Amino acid sequence: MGTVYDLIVIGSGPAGQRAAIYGAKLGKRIALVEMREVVGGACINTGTIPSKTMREAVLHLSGYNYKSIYGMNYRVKERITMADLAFRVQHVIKTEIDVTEAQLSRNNIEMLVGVASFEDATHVKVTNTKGSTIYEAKNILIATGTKPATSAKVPINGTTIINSDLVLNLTTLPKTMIIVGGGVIGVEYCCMFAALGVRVTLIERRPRLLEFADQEIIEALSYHLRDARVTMRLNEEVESVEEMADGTVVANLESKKKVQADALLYAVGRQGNVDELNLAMVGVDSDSRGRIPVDKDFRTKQPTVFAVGDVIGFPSLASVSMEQGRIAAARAFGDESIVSNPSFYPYGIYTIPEISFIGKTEEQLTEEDVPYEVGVAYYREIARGQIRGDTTGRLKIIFHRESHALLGVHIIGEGASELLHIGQAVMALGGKLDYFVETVFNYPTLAECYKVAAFNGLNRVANV
Ligand SMILES: NC(=O)c1ccc[n+]([C@@H]2O[C@H](COP(=O)([O-])OP(=O)(O)OC[C@H]3O[C@@H](n4cnc5c(N)ncnc54)[C@H](O)[C@@H]3O)[C@@H](O)[C@H]2O)c1
Repeated sequence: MGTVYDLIVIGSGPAGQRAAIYGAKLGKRIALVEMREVVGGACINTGTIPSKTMREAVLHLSGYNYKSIYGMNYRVKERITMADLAFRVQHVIKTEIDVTEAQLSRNNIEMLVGVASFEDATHVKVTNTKGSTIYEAKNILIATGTKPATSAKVPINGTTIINSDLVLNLTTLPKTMIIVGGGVIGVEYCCMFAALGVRVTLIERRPRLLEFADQEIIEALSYHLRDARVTMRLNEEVESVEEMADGTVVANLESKKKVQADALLYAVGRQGNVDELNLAMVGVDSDSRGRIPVDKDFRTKQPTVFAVGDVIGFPSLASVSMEQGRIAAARAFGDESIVSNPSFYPYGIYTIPEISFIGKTEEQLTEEDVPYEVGVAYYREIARGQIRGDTTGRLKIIFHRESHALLGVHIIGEGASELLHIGQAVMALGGKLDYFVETVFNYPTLAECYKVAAFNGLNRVANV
């Protein structure tokens, strides 16, 4: 009889890696199936890592962070090319792959290269150029992630009409660009291209961008987008896209209007990678977006089959996927000790400037009829904000009007995704607004915003 693994993980993105490593730490025999030549999934190879690296390169080369201090023409490089950006991105991808491979190998995880499909609830077939092999496991975890959603009416050609996997395929920086989709991917790339001087038209079918974020923060972001000469077309739906004879691209809107540009990025959501899995063999379904339903322990309706990460849908964040992977591996081996509270999961949106938040928005609290108050600190009131030249950032704390319990923290500005974790820790440990008043922060730091926002909030409560 062949090897019987304790767990076969399908997909080596953040969710799969964490599940495999956690299982290995429990002393289990783990195999990890990956169909790409390298590990890391969309996160390392086409999504999170490349886009955040590109953002950092854009900020540095365009001198974005220093423009207001050293003059509007401040630029590290006069003509920034796609090759400049790709150079840095490829370097970081490679190092991240090396780090991940070393980690998997240190934990004795067996790598199986090929496309996995179910034979039954405990057997997986792995097919590669050499043929197919069937492997047995007591548990199987699906962590296959997602790919950009497509439309028959949008002919992705990889050069002028692209999706987020193909951004670095652009050989030259277009002068004008249409971005379809005002979700996280669309808005993040919109900020990067606009900072490079591209005239971007952002088309979103809903009345506002990033609907799940706090409205005041999104209004502040919209101000930055306008400042970066982005044209926002909200409440407009793109029906089809055409390539023109002169090499430009036209987006045909449902309202019968047309928008023309040199290039178009199609970012209208993502689709679960389930086509190859043969889910029918285990009686597991997926919805129209390829999302697999799971219970609170990430079990599908087949008890030995789990699913985690982007393939199960919202929130589709690498950070959350890692935690889901760890929990699923624990549950597969009967470990109930890990508890994780999604109320304390943070969001980091790498727009320019960054947005980060945790907890409830004002809109949610109003709907839930919770008595809340808000305290705000603007970076311009904080010495570090002035020193760094970010005078538009703001940090907003939402707290319970009577108990002072923290209900949410919402930040837009430089360092938001790091700064948020102070609020997250205080919230998760049950701290209240008063903690920030009583705490001495390094001076000058952006962290001081917490203290200023807390005083601002307390003043409002006192003045009611
Ligand atoms: N920093 C991060 O946390 C991060 C970064 C990138 C991606 N992600 C995740 O990846 C996933 C995919 O991101 P996404 O931005 O592609 O999807 P999304 O679903 O978040 O946004 C797509 C947007 O496109 C709009 N849209 C759809 N069809 C349209 C049309 N025909 N015309 C105009 N607008 C249209 C939708 O209304 C929606 O706002 C999300 O779950 C996101 O959270 C997260």
